[in-house]
Amino acid sequence: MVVYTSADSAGVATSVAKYIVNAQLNALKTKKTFTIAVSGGSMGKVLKAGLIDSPEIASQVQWDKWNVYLSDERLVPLDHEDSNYGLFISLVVDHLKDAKPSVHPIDVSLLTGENGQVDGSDAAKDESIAEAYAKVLPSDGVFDLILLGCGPDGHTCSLFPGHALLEEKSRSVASIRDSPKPPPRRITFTLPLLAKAEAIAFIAEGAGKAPVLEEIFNDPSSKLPCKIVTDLDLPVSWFVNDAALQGTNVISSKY
Ligand SMILES: O=C(O)[C@H](O)[C@@H](O)[C@H](O)[C@H](O)COP(=O)(O)O
Repeated sequence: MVVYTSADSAGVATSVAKYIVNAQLNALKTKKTFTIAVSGGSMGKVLKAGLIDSPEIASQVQWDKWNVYLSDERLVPLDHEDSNYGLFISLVVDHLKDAKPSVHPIDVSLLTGENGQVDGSDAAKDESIAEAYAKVLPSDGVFDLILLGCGPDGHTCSLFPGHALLEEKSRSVASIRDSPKPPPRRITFTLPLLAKAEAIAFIAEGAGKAPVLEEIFNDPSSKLPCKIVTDLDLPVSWFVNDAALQGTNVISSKY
């Protein structure tokens, strides 16, 4: 695990963008596409600032070779304000003038019921959306890069502290119907899928993240989802701003 810190949000966006471009160039040495997963929250804003707004970096991004997936998604229509797909399209893709990435949404034809959401009484329908998403992932399940956020409670993807989904051993994508953070019904990448990635990078900013980062980085006994993912046997990087490290004694470097 490596922690890269920057003074402010602009610095984090530049650092993570350089890291992503490097991962893209490495992947494209041996393959025709770059396979990446993104998350919701503030990530879209960071990606736009780093990969689109900086001309020097923007010129190196080969968007038409990107295959983009969502590491977790809310079970809502794609134009719903809670949709992570919708967020990525509006914050990133809509700002691209020329080449666009292939972005893979959930199969919304499987959404039924009021407001296009699945019938809350039918767990099998939620799981069928997860199964369908697993089928459109790269056939070997290997991502070149998975970008993750970190909730103040230590959740990542839609894997929440103490949740039974942390014990999942076989499914790549699973449904969750009791997310403690709304909306309750979602699908999420699981630990077995995350464990196959070539690399994982977390982005976490702000003083509100300092207590949870202190636990993740300094408490070997922590069972938080972000800590479990950080300890996976693959290159895991954290991109944070100085505020998020306040009060922690983490050794960090500049990317
Ligand atoms: O579905 C969710 O609950 C959010 O998308 C969530 O997983 C997010 O990634 C983290 O809470 C970090 O969010 P920030 O980066 O905005 O702090």
